[in-house]
Amino acid sequence: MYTLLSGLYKYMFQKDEYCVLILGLDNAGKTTFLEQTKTKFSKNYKGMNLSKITSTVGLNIGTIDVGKARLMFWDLGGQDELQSLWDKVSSR
Ligand SMILES: Nc1nc2c(ncn2[C@@H]2O[C@H](COP(=O)(O)OP(=O)(O)OP(=O)(O)O)[C@@H](O)[C@H]2O)c(=O)[nH]1
Ligand SMILES: [Mg+2]
Repeated sequence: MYTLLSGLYKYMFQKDEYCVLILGLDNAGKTTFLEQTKTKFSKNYKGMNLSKITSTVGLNIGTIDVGKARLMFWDLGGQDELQSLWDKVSSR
């Protein structure tokens, strides 16, 4: 019975989670893309002023829900010195 109920609960409420890596050279527009996507798909998210976006040091993580899927975007900084991180993150 427990298995049946927990299965039903999962079916109805649990979302499939996907990780999406956004990679590209610096100034390609990755963070701008992520901000625009969050603004479009998250109801309560107002979005930051796009002109205030500065070059990413490290990474930004943004989560949006689309239907039954939850997308977790990883926006990695594209500067030369940060590209060594790409390997480490993508191998996880
Ligand atoms: N014309 C134009 N400019 C854009 C577009 N997308 C982003 N930009 C501009 O490009 C510049 C860099 O954008 P970012 O989103 O910070 O680029 P990034 O890829 O995150 O850069 P890093 O964080 O350094 O890796 C900003 O001045 C943006 O306003 C676009 O679609 N068209
Ligand atoms: Mg960025």
